[in-house]
Amino acid sequence: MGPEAIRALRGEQSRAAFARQLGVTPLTVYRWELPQAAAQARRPRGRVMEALRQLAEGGQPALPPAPRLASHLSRQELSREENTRLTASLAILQRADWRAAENSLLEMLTSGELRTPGARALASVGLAYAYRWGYEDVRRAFAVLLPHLAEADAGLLPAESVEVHVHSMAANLYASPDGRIFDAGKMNVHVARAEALLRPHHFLYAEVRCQLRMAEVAAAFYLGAPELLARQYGRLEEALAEVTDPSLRLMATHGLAHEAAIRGDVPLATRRFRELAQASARLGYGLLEARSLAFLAQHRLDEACEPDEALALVRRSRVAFDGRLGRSFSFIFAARAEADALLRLGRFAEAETVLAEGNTVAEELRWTPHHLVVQQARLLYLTGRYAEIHQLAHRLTRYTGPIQQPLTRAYGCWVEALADWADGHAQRAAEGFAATHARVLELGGWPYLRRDASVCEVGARAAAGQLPESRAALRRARAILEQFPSAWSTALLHRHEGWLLAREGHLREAREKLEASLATFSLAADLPEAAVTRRTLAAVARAAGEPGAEAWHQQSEEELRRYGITPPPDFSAIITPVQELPSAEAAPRLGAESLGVPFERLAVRGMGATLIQRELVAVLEGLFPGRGPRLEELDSQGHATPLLGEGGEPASEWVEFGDGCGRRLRVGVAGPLPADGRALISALARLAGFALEVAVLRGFAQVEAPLREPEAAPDVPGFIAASSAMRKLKTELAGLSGSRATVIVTGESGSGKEVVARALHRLSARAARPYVAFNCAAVPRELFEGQLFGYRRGAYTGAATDHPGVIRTAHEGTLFLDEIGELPLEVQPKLLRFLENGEIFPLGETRPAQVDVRVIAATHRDLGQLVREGRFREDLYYRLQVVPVRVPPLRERREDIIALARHFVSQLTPEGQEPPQLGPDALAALVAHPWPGNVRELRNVIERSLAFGALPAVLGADRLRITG
Ligand SMILES: Nc1ncnc2c1ncn2[C@@H]1O[C@H](COP(=O)(O)OP(=O)(O)OP(=O)(O)O)[C@@H](O)[C@H]1O
Repeated sequence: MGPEAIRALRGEQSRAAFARQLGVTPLTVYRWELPQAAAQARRPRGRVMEALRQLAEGGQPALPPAPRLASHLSRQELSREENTRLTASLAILQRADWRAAENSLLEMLTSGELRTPGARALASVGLAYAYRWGYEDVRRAFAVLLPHLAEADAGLLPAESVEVHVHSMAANLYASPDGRIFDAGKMNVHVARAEALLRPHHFLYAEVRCQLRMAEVAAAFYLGAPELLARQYGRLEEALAEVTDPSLRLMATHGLAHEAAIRGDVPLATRRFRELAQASARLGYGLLEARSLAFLAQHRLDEACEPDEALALVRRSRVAFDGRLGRSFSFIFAARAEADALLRLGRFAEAETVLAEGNTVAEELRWTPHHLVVQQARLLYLTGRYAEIHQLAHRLTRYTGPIQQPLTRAYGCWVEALADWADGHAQRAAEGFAATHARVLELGGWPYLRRDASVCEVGARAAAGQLPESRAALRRARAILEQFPSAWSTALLHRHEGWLLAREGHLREAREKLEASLATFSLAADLPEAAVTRRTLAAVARAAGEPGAEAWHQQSEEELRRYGITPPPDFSAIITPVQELPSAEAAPRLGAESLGVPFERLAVRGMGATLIQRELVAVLEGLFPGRGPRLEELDSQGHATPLLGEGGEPASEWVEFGDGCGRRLRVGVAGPLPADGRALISALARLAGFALEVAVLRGFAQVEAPLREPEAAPDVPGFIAASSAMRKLKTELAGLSGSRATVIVTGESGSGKEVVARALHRLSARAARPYVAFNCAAVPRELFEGQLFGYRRGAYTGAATDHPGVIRTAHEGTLFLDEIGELPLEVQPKLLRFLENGEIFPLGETRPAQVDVRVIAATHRDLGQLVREGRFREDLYYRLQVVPVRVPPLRERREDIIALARHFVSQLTPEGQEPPQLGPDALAALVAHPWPGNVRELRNVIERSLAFGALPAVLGADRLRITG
């Protein structure tokens, strides 16, 4: 656009007014109007040119209100070489090869080869992108981008080709999961500015648009605005359809997977996270794989998977990201799933540690505390720390951070109600749960809290004696559960409903509900909740005056204490039976408690629906041999389709049951049956129904390969693993074989940490490369660095020859750092640097050396304690905790004792002699001993017993001479 055209456009307006309209200075307008030959003359370009065109067409220039501090400086476009170099880095970013992209961009920035401000800004945007999306390091990303935001404001950057990216990145950083940076207002401003610059012909048009939608989705989520979120999801989906960049596609799809989760569609969310984990693994996108696995673990728990499966997923999640989940927001979600699984296994102390770590990260990020609150409240409730539940509620209701504040406060209300319930104030609790429900309704969305609050309300109302209100709450809870199914919450509802029925005096029905609850908790391997439910069953039996119920009740309380659970408030004193309990003949007690083996067989965890059906028929065949049990499915008209079992006599006794998910089935057996036969079939059919319900909810209904670790690990010579704990450990080690992740092995002295490290090496892809062990306690402090990192001759007095150092010796193999707790403080940063980027600085050398080594560290000390005492660096501690492996003490895995003893006998018998047998008294003595010195002590005992005199054919207890 030439000077005349500009002057014509300006018309009667002053230059200042015209300039204001376009967001430039009057001086710029003056220069536009100079004849083209004049030295000071400038031509309008980019965004401003677009605005002028709009003015020429009679419209208003749609410019965002951007401050222009120095628009007299030119917006110099990128040179062709710069363009080529930056485009190459972009391709690396798209492949999600973050480390390579980071290296190449940093190199460009530091080498000075990028001469224009625009090129430097674009390289920084690339870096920020890698930090944000590759490592979830929002703060670093922000620091890198910030100077270029100022340049954008000053009008120093080419608008369409660079500024648009700066704004899009800024929008995504302001919409990031860091409460100190998150700012929805600023996010909106940058989205608007980017939109104003974005043109459909832009070379990354679809990608930038998708990134802007991602920022909006994230902001709506962090604000906790479900309706806005639903709208933004729709727009994101639309924008995603145009995108081809593979890593960006995955990021946006991750956002969409949350959409299903937030709506409460757990099966869909599970599927999406599973697919995402697989796709991210294929692309090598570690962070996203890790995040998807962490979320998958949580959703699988909601579907009542085995806690071990969830723990394995969390572990895989950490491995996938090489430990970088360390201080990021994804860590909080991994911690939630892990704590949840540990709680279900009754491992309270470990759950507490995990929750504490998660909370520290949340505080650092000013993240809402509510994501960990359900697990934390459960832990406090089960362990009887009721005063702390009140404190927790207080923390939630006082949360002032920007992330999901109203929802956080609603959680506070729920926790307060739980605290009231724990204190025995049932009515106050009921009101609290109802108030929570009402608040969540007001907020719109958030089905999980709605579900939890309404399920709890049923029990609280029943305990408060408000029976009609409890029934109403029950109807509400059922409706919510139908919409948002969860096997675990269903089990909890069954328990509360059991209370209600007991209070109404329907003791038999109450027991049925409680048994249903017990069956589901058992299937979900939730040991504490199963124990609590057993105690409720006993309490109901006692209140009904059943013979033997008192003893049963006591036993159930003892069981709770064994798990470290404080018996929760017992409201059974208020139960008055109005309905006779059935006599033994009419309906013998054939619940989960008394079915023994058949129950175990039907309740095998992880069994798919088809297998459960087959088991049911097989169990019946075992109980009633030759009676031709069969299974049929009934349609809505009552027509039967045979499923399993045929031939033989026609069945005479049929029992109908449902699978909890709308299907009706029936099992039949040919008569005549023994007196309790029919009751037995009914009880089994009911259990099969629960098992099917859980299988369906778990998503095992269809044949599918669940994400599990391989069942059996290959044998490692010399590594004895007879107990289930050690076999599991070996499987875990095999699962880590392809990974380079640092492993830390903990366990008491002599428990076999070094043996585990060796086994890990032999199972890994590095088995053919060196395995080097280095004991940190055995090297004098002053020689430490040289021994570890190597030195050049003359690097210090006494260094007579070059020394490669143990790290270099282990190149391409494994380095075992024993007694890592003894590592001198001054060496710790150097080891950390090596763990982070594989670089070492040998003493006396001027350049770093790159080494490829997998590190396995071991300690029998509490590293956390050393950190607190300032003797171990916290950053190194976290870097080492990537994959923690605990070797249990021998007393916790007695099945290993005999296998190990036999192994040592044959290993230590001198060559050419026949190894003696271990006599029965020797075996008994070995198994009874507590082994404070663990496997090493056992080995010594065997060695000593073989050392004296001629070898007997049978080694007796007297010869073993176990001391202590
Ligand atoms: N699972 C196992 N199979 C075979 N031998 C074992 C096993 N576990 C331990 N041992 C043997 O027990 C002894 C002690 O094991 P190891 O040195 O690995 O223990 P550690 O936990 O590393 O001890 P420390 O903490 O004192 O270093 C060794 O002789 C080792 O061979």
